[in-house]
Amino acid sequence: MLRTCAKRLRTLGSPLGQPGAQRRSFSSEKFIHKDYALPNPSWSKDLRLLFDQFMKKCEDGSWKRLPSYRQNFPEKIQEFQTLYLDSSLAKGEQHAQQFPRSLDVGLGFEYVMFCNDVERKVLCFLQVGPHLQGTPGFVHGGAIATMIDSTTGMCAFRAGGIVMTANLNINFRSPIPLCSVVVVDSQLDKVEGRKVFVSCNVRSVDKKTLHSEATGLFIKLDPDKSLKK
Ligand SMILES: CCCCCCCCCC(=O)SCCNC(=O)CCNC(=O)[C@H](O)C(C)(C)COP(=O)(O)OP(=O)(O)OC[C@H]1O[C@@H](n2cnc3c(N)ncnc32)[C@H](O)[C@@H]1OP(=O)(O)O
Repeated sequence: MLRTCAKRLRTLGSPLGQPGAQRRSFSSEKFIHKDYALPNPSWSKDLRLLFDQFMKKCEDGSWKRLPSYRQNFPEKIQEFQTLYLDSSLAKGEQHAQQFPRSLDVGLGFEYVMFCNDVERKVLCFLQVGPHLQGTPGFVHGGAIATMIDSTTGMCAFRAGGIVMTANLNINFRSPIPLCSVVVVDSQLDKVEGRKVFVSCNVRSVDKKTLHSEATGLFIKLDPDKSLKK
């Protein structure tokens, strides 16, 4: 599995394939808003098949593919700041990137999310790259938590608007092999006032292995309360 992973990355000319290769600078990417939730050469056959399968489901409008960017659009940052922050943008914030998209292509999180707003579900098809290792050969628990947080967070966002994670409870049932593809399946359970409850499981593509189960509590932000920086 790891050998296949390394081979695919060499074709991409990633730092793993070319030791000492330079990372791209922030400035070259600054205002380029590329959609990363689209196939690239690091995607395995499994990820590509799931992508194609769900793109077909999008044709009747029941499912939607969610685009995904490294950086927030400046107007979105401005809107968030105006509504929820009481201080000016911190230095360096113009270089901020979405954490799950911040690793080079193929090395970290390769994923695409699809939502079904009638069923109140968000699915994430995730390929876990070689830089997400925890126990040798397996994915780090924090990396799994990141994608559970992102997927359940997106599910809560679609129901409740701008939210923050207040509680995330994860049971790790079986380790995820590095470079494999898994399905993160999140479901909105209920909304009670500002509280949005979401549950989630992470399974292998063939659904035979349950890797993790989780529940999340998200709180809709209150524009009358500023977040402190
Ligand atoms: C495009 C979008 C895609 C989204 C994907 C991104 C996913 C990533 C999301 C994150 O990782 S966010 C980062 C991690 N989270 C944080 O840093 C949040 C830190 N916590 C806070 O800032 C505040 O605690 C929070 C905004 C969550 C809530 O503060 P508030 O002052 O707005 O709420 P408040 O304390 O008044 O509580 C509102 C209700 O929620 C309940 N509550 C709050 N925190 C709770 C908690 N931890 N457990 C249980 N209940 C909680 C609280 O009891 C109350 O219940 P009642 O209305 O019934 O009285």
